[in-house]
Amino acid sequence: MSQPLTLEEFEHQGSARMPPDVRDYIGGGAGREQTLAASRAAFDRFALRPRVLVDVRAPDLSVRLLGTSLAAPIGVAPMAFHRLVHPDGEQATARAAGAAGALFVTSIFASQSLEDIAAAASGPLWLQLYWLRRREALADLAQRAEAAGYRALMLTVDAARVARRLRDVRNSFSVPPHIRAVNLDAALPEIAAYGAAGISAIEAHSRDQFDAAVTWRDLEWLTSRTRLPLVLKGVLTAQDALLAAEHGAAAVVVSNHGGRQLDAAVPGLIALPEITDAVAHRIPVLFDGGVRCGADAAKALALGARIVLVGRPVLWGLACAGRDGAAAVLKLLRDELEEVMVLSGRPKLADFGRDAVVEL
Ligand SMILES: Cc1cc2nc3c(=O)[nH]c(=O)nc-3n(C[C@H](O)[C@H](O)[C@H](O)COP(=O)(O)O)c2cc1C
Ligand SMILES: CCCCC(=O)C(=O)O
Repeated sequence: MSQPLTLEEFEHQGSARMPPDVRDYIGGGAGREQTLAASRAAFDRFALRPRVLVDVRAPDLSVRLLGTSLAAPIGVAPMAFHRLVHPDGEQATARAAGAAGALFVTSIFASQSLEDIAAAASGPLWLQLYWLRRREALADLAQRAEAAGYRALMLTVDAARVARRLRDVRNSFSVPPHIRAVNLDAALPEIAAYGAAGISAIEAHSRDQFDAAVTWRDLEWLTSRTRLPLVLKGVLTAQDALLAAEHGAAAVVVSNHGGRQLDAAVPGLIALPEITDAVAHRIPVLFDGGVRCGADAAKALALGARIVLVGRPVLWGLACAGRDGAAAVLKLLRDELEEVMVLSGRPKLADFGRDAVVEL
């Protein structure tokens, strides 16, 4: 097979290596998958505005975020169970992120321990949390993350429970017993224990174990138990971004969870301008959802994102060739963004403001 030249080619090759139900779990979205499609299509609503006769010999992709330096404004979005696609799991992905100078966000549903991931990683790590009904488990995880050198916590706030994802319902999807959320082992029943014909075990598990009663007032309970900055992932309105800043969030991630939670929710790229207008002068705004090339990343940066996170493409690369495949995906995205910077006469990330794009 030839070396993939685009992230879509990685999708083609990586997905072909996955069992069909895993391919559906990773590739799919919630409900009628309207948000999944609309979030990709939103990138076509913007075009880049190149400047000319600028010295672009030394494009600078480096960025600082919550005290951490990154070689590129790119991160790996938190995703559950990397061992579903490769036995080397999160350790391989974290190594790949480090090689690319990208941030790695470990999911609370990682299939390797957060300490083992930290031992393998060569770059900065954050830990993502869902608010579990057994909230003491969150305080324990925060402590462990701090001790293992993680630099921030990312609380995902768009999932009072996991959405009804029709592909997973049709496949009666469950996580195979040998792949476990090892960081939660002592605290929660296995997802596999919820497996049954005609349902998604992940959805059923979340209905039982996620806390649907959590509100803004509860955030202090978590922030008072950790020294790490708290980032809120899954914000799609200016109102909530302002509330996040008021409640002490260190950053927000504009995200619709890759179209996997509220179907018909607004595409992140459309929500991004109102959110950056509201809070980017106070806290950094991150973006994820549907970034598939350097130009996509550039459009999100132009609309105010400090960095972009990528989800599925990293798992396609991991499925193709483990660490090297995931690293190749991140390098390709980084190199494409570098080319956009050179050819659009915007050699600094600060050159990507609203004037860098036009709405079609
Ligand atoms: C297989 C898979 C698992 C995911 N697991 C998590 C998770 O554990 N926690 C979380 O906050 N988001 C999770 N997400 C959402 C991603 O963090 C991210 O928001 C989304 O994938 C970005 O869109 P993209 O895949 O189009 O790049 C998951 C996404 C996928 C595809
Ligand atoms: C296993 C919990 C859900 C992971 C997730 O957030 C997703 O599949 O999108």
